Amino acid sequence: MTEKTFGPFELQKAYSTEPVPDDFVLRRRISTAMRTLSERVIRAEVDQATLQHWAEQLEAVVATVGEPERRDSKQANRKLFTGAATIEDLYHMMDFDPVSGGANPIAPQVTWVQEGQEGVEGTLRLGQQYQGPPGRVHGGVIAWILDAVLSRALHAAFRLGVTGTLNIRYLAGTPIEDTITCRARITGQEGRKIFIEGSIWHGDQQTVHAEGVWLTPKSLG
Ligand SMILES: CCCCCCCC/C=C\CCCCCCCC(=O)SCCNC(=O)CCNC(=O)[C@H](O)C(C)(C)COP(=O)(O)OP(=O)(O)OC[C@H]1O[C@@H](n2cnc3c(N)ncnc32)[C@H](O)[C@@H]1OP(=O)(O)O
Repeated sequence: MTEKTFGPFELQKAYSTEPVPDDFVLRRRISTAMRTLSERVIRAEVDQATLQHWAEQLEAVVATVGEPERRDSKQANRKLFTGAATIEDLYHMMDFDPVSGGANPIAPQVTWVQEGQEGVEGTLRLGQQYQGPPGRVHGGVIAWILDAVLSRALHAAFRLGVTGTLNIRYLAGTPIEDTITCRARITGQEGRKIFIEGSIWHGDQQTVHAEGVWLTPKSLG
């Protein structure tokens, strides 16, 4: 049996409907454990001996992992554009994303509740490791997440581009350790420039507004 392959317009559907490849089941488990660990060790009130024990155990894990070879991520991209990407290639493109990628240990996990031409919406919860002012999400972390959410709106409309400009207006503190909602949608286009706006909400309160310009690569525009 020949393996199923996908092109750019099938990427999102395949990523959400095809079974998770076996290695990604394990990569996700590793990342979940690492994310949980990051959150739990921050500001942990424990004694010196416990810290010493944790440090040694974690250093042993790092030594076990060593410095493995890495797969060339450009290859998967090229295959996507010729319609030859396998489900494994799709996971290599999507699952290591630094925002919401299940196999990336530093990626805040977003639950996407809406993804389409008209925009995207997701919910997430940021832990202690993302704190800036006490009880609030760090402003740089907010910019990082919104860059990804606005980019997601671009991809959900089957378009490609890089962030040219991203303006963020912090309207109110965004709480850590509580569910927040992020939204984004395309608002316009002028040639290769695509205008996107987004927001973060805590319940009914909007805490952040973002707007930016994405540039479609010259080769595609
Ligand atoms: C079919 C879809 C399927 C979906 C597939 C998804 C698969 C992907 C999966 C997973 C990947 C996830 C990836 C997430 C990515 C997240 C986002 C990022 O992090 S992107 C990285 C950060 N950004 C950069 O690194 C850009 C660096 N800058 C540049 O490369 C250039 O400066 C660039 C391209 C932005 C502009 O360069 P020029 O040479 O193209 O621009 P010129 O031709 O001079 O200008 C064209 C027009 O744009 C304006 N412009 C130029 N730069 C601008 C800027 N920075 N901001 C606003 N406008 C700008 C100019 O004023 C001009 O406008 P006038 O035509 O005159 O009206």
